[in-house]
Amino acid sequence: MAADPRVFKAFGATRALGIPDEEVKPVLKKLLKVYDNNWELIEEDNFRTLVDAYFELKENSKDAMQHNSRQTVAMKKNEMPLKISGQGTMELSQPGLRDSLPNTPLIGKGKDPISSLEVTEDRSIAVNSSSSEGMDGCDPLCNTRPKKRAFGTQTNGTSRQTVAMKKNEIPLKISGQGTMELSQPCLRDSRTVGTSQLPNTPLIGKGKDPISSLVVTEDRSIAVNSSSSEGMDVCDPLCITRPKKRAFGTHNSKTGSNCNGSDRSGHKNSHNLVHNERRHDITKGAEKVKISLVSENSNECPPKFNYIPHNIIYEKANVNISLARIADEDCCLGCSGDCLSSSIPCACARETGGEFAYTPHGLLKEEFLSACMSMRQEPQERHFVYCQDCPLERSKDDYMPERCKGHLVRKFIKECWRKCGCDTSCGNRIVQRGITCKLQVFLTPEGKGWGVRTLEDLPKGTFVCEYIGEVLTNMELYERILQSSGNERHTYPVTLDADWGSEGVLRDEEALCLDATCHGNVARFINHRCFDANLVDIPVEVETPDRHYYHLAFFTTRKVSAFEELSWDYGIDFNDQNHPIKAFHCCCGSAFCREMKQKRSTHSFVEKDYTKGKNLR
Ligand SMILES: C[S@@+](CC[C@H](N)C(=O)[O-])C[C@H]1O[C@@H](n2cnc3c(N)ncnc32)[C@H](O)[C@@H]1O
Repeated sequence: MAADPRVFKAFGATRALGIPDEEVKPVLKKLLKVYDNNWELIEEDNFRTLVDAYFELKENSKDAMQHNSRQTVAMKKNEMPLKISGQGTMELSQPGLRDSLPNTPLIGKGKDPISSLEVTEDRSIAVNSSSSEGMDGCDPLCNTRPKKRAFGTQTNGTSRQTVAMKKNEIPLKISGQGTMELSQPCLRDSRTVGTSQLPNTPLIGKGKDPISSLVVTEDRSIAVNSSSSEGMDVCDPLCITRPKKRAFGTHNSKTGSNCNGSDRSGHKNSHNLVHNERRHDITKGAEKVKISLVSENSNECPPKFNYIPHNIIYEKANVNISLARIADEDCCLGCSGDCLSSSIPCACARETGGEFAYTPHGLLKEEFLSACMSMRQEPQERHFVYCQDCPLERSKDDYMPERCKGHLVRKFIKECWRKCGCDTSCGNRIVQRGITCKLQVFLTPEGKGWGVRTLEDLPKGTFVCEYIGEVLTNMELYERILQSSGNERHTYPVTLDADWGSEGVLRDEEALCLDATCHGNVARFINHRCFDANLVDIPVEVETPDRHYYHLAFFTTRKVSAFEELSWDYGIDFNDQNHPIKAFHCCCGSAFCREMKQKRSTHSFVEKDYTKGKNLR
């Protein structure tokens, strides 16, 4: 590490604050490990992350020393076993950091103590005694963050120890059934050491825990119990407030949330490590790749949302996924291995004209991509279908719906799936394998709020990510919009209307859309570009041949260089004054920006045609 000039720079920054190099060194080492040697996150804002981490540990260690007399703590050299209420012993240690920071706090090593915590009726917290065995650790920098959290652990009355917790002492999300999810994995672990050392941090997320109400279905979608989103207070997974020492900025309605040195009630908190961890990976481990978030020269936090890697059914959407619905001719039962390597394309290629949409290198084929792009960019009148009874218009006015404005008929990719005989590594299974590109969420300088960029060069036709959100009926979406205060900046509905023309009248529960406002993936940060966007959205059939529900996947329209912002055309009609969601002022910077063009010309029927079939705002 010594030879790296960035280490000297780091020491320079911390020395300026009077911190000795030898105390910084282990913290830096640890951060580099946690951040997979990603210096960008550490260097950001004159090594703020490093300084925060250092002070965090210092502060926690002081607290721990002050209060450890309240616990029965057996001290060994470099190891601090913690005994709670006389029954089990939790082995606590902090490898690495203790060496140079002697007063660092006690953090659980071994099995995640949190997953075995329970909130009892009297709001005390119970620790399952079994949890102390084989714990596998969560250090203050979260490099051994637990893979899975047991949401809604059942109370086991016979084998638990109770640590009395004062009201409002630790951030908790409590579900209706007395289960809980602590929102700050690192800190909550350390806080099991001694409750009296906890600051008066308030409860985060009152009422129902939306997470505990999720139901994973057979397929990759997840159902949310209908009531769970109502009145929920989703614990903001990203906006963790900064430590008290630093008075950073205030609430920014455009980009998200309050990020000053206090929590929402003004109490002191020191969640910056969690903040950094979440910034390190907004997906919370839900994707195969980490997706970092940076805000150079700014202290903004992104809007509240819950990261989900797969779509979730909100309530009424009728998404019927069953093997029985997949006819034998709609899958490739007889295949094996990789369908792409077969000399005769299988049944799954039928949808794309008897040829697979993907190349053996996992890219979208040029011809297919071009066809999708031109249909999006220059749709002909023949590409539109008009419903007899349009669900979109019906949702606006059930009694006197207006005439259908038209829906663009789209080309679909069809991927092999579970009823197919091929391997999971088959080349015709790209979107369902999830994100593999290195992406980053960043604050755009042009005033578009947060955006997404690639950290690596992406060849033309690369699958980047899916647009993930709650699956709503259009009726539900419309009700949501009506019920919203109008101040929410971040609404992200996409209508799944790519196949609306192929059937008769669609029932309300079949006319679906995706809303990523509360639950979504990285795609919720991708900004709009009116012309020449480097991504195109393509419908993908995966688990159901019934195309009321499908996946919407983004592919690169050209080679995209590392650090370029990713964009797609939302299809906004900036001229549409009747749309329930007010259009934003477009800063896409394109020479063919439709908003600019619309301002210049009042005669914009061309643009109206252009935006048919797309209605995200
Ligand atoms: C899908 S979100 C994209 C992420 C968003 N920028 C954020 O900070 O969360 C859509 C919102 O981003 C903003 N946005 C997207 N594209 C924009 C553009 N070209 N110009 C201005 N604002 C844009 C608008 O506020 C819009 O409602």
